[in-house]
Amino acid sequence: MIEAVGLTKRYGDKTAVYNLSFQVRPGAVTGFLGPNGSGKSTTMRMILGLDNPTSGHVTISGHPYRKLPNAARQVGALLDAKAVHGGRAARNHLLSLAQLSGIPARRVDEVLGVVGLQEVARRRSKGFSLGMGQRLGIAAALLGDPQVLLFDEPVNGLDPEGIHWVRNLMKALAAEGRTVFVSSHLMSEMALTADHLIVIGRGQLLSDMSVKDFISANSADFARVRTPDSEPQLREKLTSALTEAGGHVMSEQDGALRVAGLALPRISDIAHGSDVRLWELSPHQASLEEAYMRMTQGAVDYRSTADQKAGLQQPLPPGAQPPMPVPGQGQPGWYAPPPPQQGSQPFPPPQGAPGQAPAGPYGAPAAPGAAPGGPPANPYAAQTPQTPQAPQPQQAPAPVTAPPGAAPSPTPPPPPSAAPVTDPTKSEDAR
Ligand SMILES: Nc1ncnc2c1ncn2[C@@H]1O[C@H](COP(=O)(O)OP(=O)(O)OP(=O)(O)O)[C@@H](O)[C@H]1O
Repeated sequence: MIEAVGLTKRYGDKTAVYNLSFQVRPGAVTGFLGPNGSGKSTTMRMILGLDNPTSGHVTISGHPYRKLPNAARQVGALLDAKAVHGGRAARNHLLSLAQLSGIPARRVDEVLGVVGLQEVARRRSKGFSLGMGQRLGIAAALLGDPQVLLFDEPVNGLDPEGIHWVRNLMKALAAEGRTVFVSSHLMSEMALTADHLIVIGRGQLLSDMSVKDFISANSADFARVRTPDSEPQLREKLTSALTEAGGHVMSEQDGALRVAGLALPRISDIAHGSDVRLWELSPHQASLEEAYMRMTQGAVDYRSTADQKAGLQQPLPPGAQPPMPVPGQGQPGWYAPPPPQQGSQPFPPPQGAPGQAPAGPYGAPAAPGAAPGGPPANPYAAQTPQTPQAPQPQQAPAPVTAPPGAAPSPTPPPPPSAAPVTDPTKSEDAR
């Protein structure tokens, strides 16, 4: 298990990670998500002892990485696939790592087979494609047959077959009881691979829950209802009846209705009571990507100006930052329709995730200045409006009736002798 408690990392004035606490448990693939620059790599580097936290601490199986006995046999990591000596043959690269950690040479050939590089094992890695480099990095991570594995963007550059292979590999490693912590920007891939998600934004914890709960907590479930196309008056009749019953009804482009705030059986009863025939009544839930976008919208630092033109982002006044999302609640009113009001969800969220991060020991970052004796004041607090000014939905369908709810750390020392088997190499400063 990996356990971070109050991790904070500052580079001069820049706070890369702030008061981050979470656990990564064995037997599951835990996805580590966050927008560019949110602090994922910095966190992974602190886990691996390659960067020192400014405050807080992180342990693997109860020990800081540097104090782990025979760390290379216990922890494997892929941080930067390009961090290899390009003039060295792939096999020799792995052999040198194996020798440093007392791993027998036959294991090198084993892992070359696992990642499918046996045919090119004697080729210099500088001629490798991005995907081949990723495979070599994964081979290095697996070398010590470790119980704990960290992968930073492991599918970067892989072809669809390679992505599929990595997905199955991660799942198989977790199924063997290992701890698998993987960062990725590919939401569709994470949805298929991860069991649990840790989401950060601007260095702070935004969410720590299962993929299923994350989607439920950050998306607005709704029902799609279709009345006979040939009888538009039935649609109007149903819209009035549903609205009267407290539902939020929106019109989709194809003529169907999107109904939030009423359970499916209730919609059915109302339709029946109004003598309206239905052609469709189906539950809908957002994808992980939609839920993620909604959750992290306020924590995105780098965004194309084209997003505004495309209506994906409300223009902000010069110098203003979008509001940080509320942990477990995300960004109201963006990308997906706002969630129905509490108590009126059409499809009740899973237990323990009623639109909020679970109340675990490390559920949410401390409110600015709220924790006596806690970490220093939230460096983002000054930039973050207390009351988020939610942008208006841009993508939501048009309402048919009333709108819904009318201290700088020193340069990190070199990795310890029992470095992660992938040789994560350079310090962040040297990049
Ligand atoms: N050595 C360093 N010196 C100064 N700032 C740094 C250093 N390393 C990271 N940062 C800053 O810390 C923040 C977090 O960076 P980090 O690389 O951890 O983010 P990330 O979530 O991994 O980003 P990405 O998804 O783009 O890989 C960024 O603003 C980055 O510029």
